[in-house]
Amino acid sequence: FAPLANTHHVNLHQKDASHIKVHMAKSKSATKRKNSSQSNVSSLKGFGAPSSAATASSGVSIDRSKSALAFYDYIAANGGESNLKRVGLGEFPLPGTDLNIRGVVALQDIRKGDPIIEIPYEMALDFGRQSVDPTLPATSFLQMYCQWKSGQDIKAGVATLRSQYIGDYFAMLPAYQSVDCLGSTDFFSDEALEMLQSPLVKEETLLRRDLVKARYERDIETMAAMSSNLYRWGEDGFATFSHLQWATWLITSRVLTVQARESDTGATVPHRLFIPLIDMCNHDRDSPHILSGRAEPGGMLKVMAGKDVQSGDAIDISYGGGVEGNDRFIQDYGFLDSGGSKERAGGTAVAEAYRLVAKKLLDLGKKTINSMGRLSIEDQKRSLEALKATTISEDEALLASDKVIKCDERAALVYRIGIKKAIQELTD
Ligand SMILES: C[S@@+](CC[C@H](N)C(=O)[O-])C[C@H]1O[C@@H](n2cnc3c(N)ncnc32)[C@H](O)[C@@H]1O
Repeated sequence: FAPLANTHHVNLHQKDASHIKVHMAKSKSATKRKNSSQSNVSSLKGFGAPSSAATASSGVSIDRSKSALAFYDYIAANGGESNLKRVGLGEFPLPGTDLNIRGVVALQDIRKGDPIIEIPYEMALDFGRQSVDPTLPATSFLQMYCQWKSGQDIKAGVATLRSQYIGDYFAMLPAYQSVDCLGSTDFFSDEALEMLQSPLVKEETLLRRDLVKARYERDIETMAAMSSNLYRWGEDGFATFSHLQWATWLITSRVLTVQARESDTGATVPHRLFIPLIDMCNHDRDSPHILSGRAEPGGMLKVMAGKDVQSGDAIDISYGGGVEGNDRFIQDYGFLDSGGSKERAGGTAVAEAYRLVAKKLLDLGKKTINSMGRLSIEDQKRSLEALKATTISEDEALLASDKVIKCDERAALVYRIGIKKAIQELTD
């Protein structure tokens, strides 16, 4: 296969990468469905040789829809068959809502220290070296996705198998305008952005929109005008700015950051990868499972059991290295972390994901420097000031009323209440 037709590189076969540690940056998209609408999910035995008792005992339904079965086949055909005895895709109730979320479920007991998921490096989409700009890998991804959607060969990478089957993976990704992505501030209305009472989140969101716009105009519009086959979307249309926004959200919510050693310099650099199946693990801040592996041809990217796993358990991982707060979660992943499994079991009043943001605003907790680092005094001041516009009880009354019904506005309210409660707890 030829390299991509423009300047974006997606290394589907990372020839010069050597040892890699999966660091894990985060996690991803929720295929949120109403509990009542599970038409394509049945409570059958899982793929492979699952114990039906286990799936029944946890009440998790295994996804055996046509697209899921095609995806399992894709995994098996590319060297990942052993996974299918251990795990499948399931629908889990999302705490505190009437929604379900797709995730990975164990189909058998797995001992601490054993692999839960092992994906050959060749199955990953390696978007190359990490940078702060997610729009570049998003553009590469969108090009491949458009090629697949319009029935063309994917002109990237070297593996025939992948080009034949990667659509079975793409078909499992949260679709354009699906409910999953709409939770991200990228898709918030101006009113909802204001309601966050968080000038820094609002400014970063607007900056990202500008980045997407500039990237769209520079790389997609011009390329689409030059070649009618690039970025084709639908019968006679082309990918729009809004499609690139969706692709950018897929990047920020799904890539795993994997350390790669460059063969020429020997330097270790972070790469961004989509790793099928591993990218379907949801977030649990308290998950002990460990991501590791090699990003070299023949290597495996793995989720290793950090504790004994029982058949029927959700296989979650901790996004953001455990140091990111809900300011990142609402922007990058489109959900609010209301507490890890241990936190919830312990009945904590304020989730750690809010506390982390509050500590940043109050300039506490300097030991846990996260991706935003320390804030300037000015940014701290204006952030704290903005939150004073309303009190916690006013916000809670508003949330309980039927005055705010739009999802983005409700999420903004929940976010600001969480931050205010965390600030209150830390300053009392
Ligand atoms: C890497 S994907 C994980 C798999 C995803 N659920 C799927 O079906 O493709 C990350 C996305 O999953 C969803 N997600 C993951 N963990 C979640 C959680 N604890 N609560 C709510 N949504 C979550 C969010 O939409 C997030 O952007």
